[in-house]
Amino acid sequence: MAYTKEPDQLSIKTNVDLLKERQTATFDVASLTQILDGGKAKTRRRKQLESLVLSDPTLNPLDRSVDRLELYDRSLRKAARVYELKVKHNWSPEDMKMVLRMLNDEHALGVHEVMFIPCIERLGTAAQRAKWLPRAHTLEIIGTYAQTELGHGTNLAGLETTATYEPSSGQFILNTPTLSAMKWWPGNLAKTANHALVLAQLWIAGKKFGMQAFMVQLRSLEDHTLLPGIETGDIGPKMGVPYTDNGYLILKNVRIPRDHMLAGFAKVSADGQFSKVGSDQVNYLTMVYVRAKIVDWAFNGVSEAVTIATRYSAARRQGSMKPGDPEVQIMDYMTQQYKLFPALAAAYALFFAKEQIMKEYVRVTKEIQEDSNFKSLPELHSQAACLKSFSSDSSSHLIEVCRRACGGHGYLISANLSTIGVDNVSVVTAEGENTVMFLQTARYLMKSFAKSTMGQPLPATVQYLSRDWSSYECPVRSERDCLNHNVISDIHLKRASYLVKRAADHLQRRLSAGDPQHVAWNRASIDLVTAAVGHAQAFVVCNFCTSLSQLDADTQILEVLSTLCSFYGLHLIIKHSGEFLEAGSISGNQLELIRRQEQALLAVIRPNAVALCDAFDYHDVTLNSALGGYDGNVYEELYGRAKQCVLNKTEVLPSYYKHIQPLQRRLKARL
Ligand SMILES: CCCCCCCCCCCCCCCCCCCCCCCC(=O)SCCNC(=O)CCNC(=O)[C@H](O)C(C)(C)COP(=O)(O)OP(=O)(O)OC[C@H]1O[C@@H](n2cnc3c(N)ncnc32)[C@H](O)[C@@H]1OP(=O)(O)O
Ligand SMILES: Cc1cc2nc3c(=O)[nH]c(=O)nc-3n(C[C@H](O)[C@H](O)[C@H](O)COP(=O)(O)OP(=O)(O)OC[C@H]3O[C@@H](n4cnc5c(N)ncnc54)[C@H](O)[C@@H]3O)c2cc1C
Repeated sequence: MAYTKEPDQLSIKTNVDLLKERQTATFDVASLTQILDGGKAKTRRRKQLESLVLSDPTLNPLDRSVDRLELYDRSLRKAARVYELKVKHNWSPEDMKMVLRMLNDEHALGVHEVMFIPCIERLGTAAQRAKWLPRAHTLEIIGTYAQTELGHGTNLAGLETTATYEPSSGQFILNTPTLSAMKWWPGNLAKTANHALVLAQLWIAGKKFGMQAFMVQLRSLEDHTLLPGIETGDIGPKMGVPYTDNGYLILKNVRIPRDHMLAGFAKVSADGQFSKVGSDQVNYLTMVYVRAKIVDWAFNGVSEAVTIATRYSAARRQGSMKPGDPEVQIMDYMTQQYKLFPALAAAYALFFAKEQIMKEYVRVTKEIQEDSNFKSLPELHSQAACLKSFSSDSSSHLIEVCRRACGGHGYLISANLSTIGVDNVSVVTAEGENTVMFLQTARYLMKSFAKSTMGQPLPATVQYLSRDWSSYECPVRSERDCLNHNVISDIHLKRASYLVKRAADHLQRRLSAGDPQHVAWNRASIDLVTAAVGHAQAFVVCNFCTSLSQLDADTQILEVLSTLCSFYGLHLIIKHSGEFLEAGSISGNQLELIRRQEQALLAVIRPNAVALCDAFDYHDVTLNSALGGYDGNVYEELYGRAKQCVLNKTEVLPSYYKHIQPLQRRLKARL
């Protein structure tokens, strides 16, 4: 059907792809709008009001400014102080990690610390490391990692920024050829950094050699002004992380010397010959590192949120179970425990997951850097990708559950749950959007599955695909059996194995029907993502179990963590029960036993819930929450913080005299 409505928003510059989509509509949009409005007359009236209200400069909803300058200034002041203390006390990288964690909500120099420096460490030569790292550690050079562009973030092959080698001068010339090639998003780029690692397409003599990292000085080291050919700015306010100056960058014929291309794995000789060691993807090593770090940040986010919500749930009393009885702690409600304890268990599961992925990262980078052995890189990439995605998906969901568990007070900024939540949710997108990352893992799983069918050996994380699951029968016969870690692990592995096979079968069905590989991949991609999620969950659960079996701790601690681990594994089974049943991992009767045991464990966890949170040992200043303080004095804290609110500084605010009083007078005069 033709598009009979001509929306007022349509401008001659409307995107052509969007126009085309509108042309495929099969119904009259204006008629549907009238139905939604409640009739033609109401639509007309709404339109009249729209033209009156939305063009009024005072009422313009675009005016939602926050004081970015103040936030930026405050966090930079803190970052500068951290560096001062770092140098004064000679803090190690491990010390810095702890300090950044305790400062939590202020990462003014986060990208410098977490991406710029690690990128030089991983991709630079010994000479480049010696040249830049000492200066970076003392903040003489402050850097950003400038990869994402306005037009492309995920598809790195689509990046448009160019670095063209000129043999006559021995220089690279960097350019932003189009609007969409503008760097867009890099943290610290807008105002803080004086250097950038710019990820650009290398061109030599008219031939493209793929994405490489180039060290580009952006600002004068004397007065911080921008150098010729460089334009930067802030991309504007975001949902969270307001203290970071995520920026844009336009490069116009910026020249840098040949040794400013990070050359640990790829080189350009003076006469313009390109050579490389290992796979093209080795340039992605910094991303793998940050993805592993994100598992750690997800752990931070959930462990902080659950500490706040659990302490609050112990301190808060509301309602009674039986009329006339005293009010109960809200943690007595089973439904409340069912909000808190999955988050508590997930925090511990993610703790062991981040330990494992970081250990693997260190092992594999050592193999790469010391022996030029790239054998383990695909597995590491696959694991970092799915764990980054699973952990950040989980943390953003669970932090929100914790916030809601605190009722109305959870909505206050002073609870600090909203800030933890919005900051944390950034990492579902940053460093590789989660769906895209799950698809990367799925790619590895499909290859591994194919190898398993050919009887080839598989690396540790996918070895379960080689197991013969056809005769597997879940041994659960009683609620007690559900506590066994080997049983729980096998239930998860069997389901993961089924999901991988199901996705592989879907892919094969499409290919057999004549779809080209890329079409088949897209059509099977929902199943592929499901398989990667199942794989990630199985890994996290099995790793939790294995880590406990190797943990050097007393029996009381092992017992408590073991219960938590069983609960975590069972909870995931209940949440995704359809898949476990479909996989034949468990039967309907076994599902019921698992459900009973899962719920029974709430009472077992309950006596240790606060202590398990206390063990994270967050300082009250780090948690910065009126609800989550160690002493549980919630109401005093809420009232104290409210009193400090800027609106409460004056009994009658100037705004009253400015806006209300004169209006009252004007309205009265009209009567
Ligand atoms: C953000 C604020 C965070 C606040 C959090 C608060 C928590 C508080 C806690 C504590 C405090 C700590 C301090 C915090 C300070 C925070 C500041 C720093 C934050 C930085 C955040 C983010 C920065 C960024 O986002 S940088 C940009 C990241 N960009 C991406 O990730 C791009 C995503 N795209 C890709 O990776 C690729 O293009 C991809 C994988 C989608 C596709 O690759 P490609 O186009 O090459 O093609 P394919 O054909 O699909 O693959 C070819 C081949 O390569 C393999 N491969 C792909 N990637 C990799 C890799 N990385 N490593 C190894 N191998 C790889 C792939 O599997 C294929 O292999 P085959 O064998 O051919 O199958
Ligand atoms: C807080 C924050 C900080 C950041 N910091 C930096 C930084 O310091 N440096 C830097 O370079 N960048 C940074 N980024 C950018 C970030 O890396 C990208 O936003 C991210 O990689 C996602 O890319 P995109 O924005 O292009 O999303 P898109 O790729 O456009 O994603 C949009 C949607 O398309 C889907 N999609 C895209 N491709 C595929 C596919 N192949 N298959 C299926 N679905 C697909 C995605 O799943 C998603 O739903 C930051 C981003 C954020 C939010």
